[in-house]
Amino acid sequence: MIDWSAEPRTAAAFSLRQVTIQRQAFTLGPLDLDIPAGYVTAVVGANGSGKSTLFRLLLNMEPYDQGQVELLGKPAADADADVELKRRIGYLAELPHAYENSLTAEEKARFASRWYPSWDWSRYRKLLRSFDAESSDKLRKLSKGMRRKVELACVLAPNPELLLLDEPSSGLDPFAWQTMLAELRRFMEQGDRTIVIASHIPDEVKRLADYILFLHRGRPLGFYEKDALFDSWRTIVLSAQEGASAESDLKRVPGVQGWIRSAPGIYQVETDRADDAEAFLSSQGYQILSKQRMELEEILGCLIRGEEARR
Ligand SMILES: Nc1ncnc2c1ncn2[C@@H]1O[C@H](COP(=O)(O)OP(=O)(O)OP(=O)(O)O)[C@@H](O)[C@H]1O
Repeated sequence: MIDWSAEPRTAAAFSLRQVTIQRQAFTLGPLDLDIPAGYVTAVVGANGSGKSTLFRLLLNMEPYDQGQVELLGKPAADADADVELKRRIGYLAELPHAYENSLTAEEKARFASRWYPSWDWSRYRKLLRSFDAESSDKLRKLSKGMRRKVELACVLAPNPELLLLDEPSSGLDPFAWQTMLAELRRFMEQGDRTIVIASHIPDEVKRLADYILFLHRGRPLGFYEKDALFDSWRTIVLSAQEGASAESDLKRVPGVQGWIRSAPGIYQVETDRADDAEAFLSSQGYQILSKQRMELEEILGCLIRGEEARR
């Protein structure tokens, strides 16, 4: 997990300090986050963990009860008044806006182009073509995936500094999904852009993210550099010699998250400190049979189990 107090500070796309939203049935935070500018951060968590709420609070669509939010170097509380600040941000909501139902894609784009001075019509038309989403129908008549493609073209056309994407691939077919990944990578190639993406799709997170923020029940479970995360979280399969006190040794494995006995004398250990765990097990006389990277959902499952055990 990244300890920001020990890291050299890179510029933050946004920072949260002790931010809390208190609702009757849901609390978000307290959140202390620095989301680095110039990278893709994926926000990962189960349904209802607070991903969409986090996006909405950044845009002042969800009032927060405590704390400070800084967005692109400015206090986010000013964002309502600060039109220029909002124009530097592209936001793709989880669900389409009902008030756009009776617009065509062209009308929606014309509306958005008035808001964003950086709107690029040739870029918009190219995006629509690459998504194969050119249509003169009203948005309510488009399929879910077609409408998502139009929304993606609209959010990318002004080339904003910060893109907040809430489950952007929802409804996309596999071909459109590949196109979306390619377009988002192209967007990041500019070098000074930031994407924060909420996603339930492990492959999407693996392919796009530089950093991963895990949320659970409105609380952060950790903020990780992606490659370091997948390098350090492993399932190690080991064999124990007869008479070894495996069950007490396994509790002492560095970074142990859980373990099971899969066959007589064979154990599987999950750890978030793979190298240290391997060295420990070897030093205790265990034979390492295999090591596997853990999947994103397995890591999230371990983090949630740990958090629930602490509650
Ligand atoms: N309009 C609303 N009124 C009241 N509670 C809400 C509203 N929208 C969301 N919530 C609650 O806020 C919590 C967080 O919801 P949020 O939509 O942020 O989660 P999420 O992580 O984006 O979920 P999902 O993966 O299902 O999209 C949930 O408990 C949800 O019930």
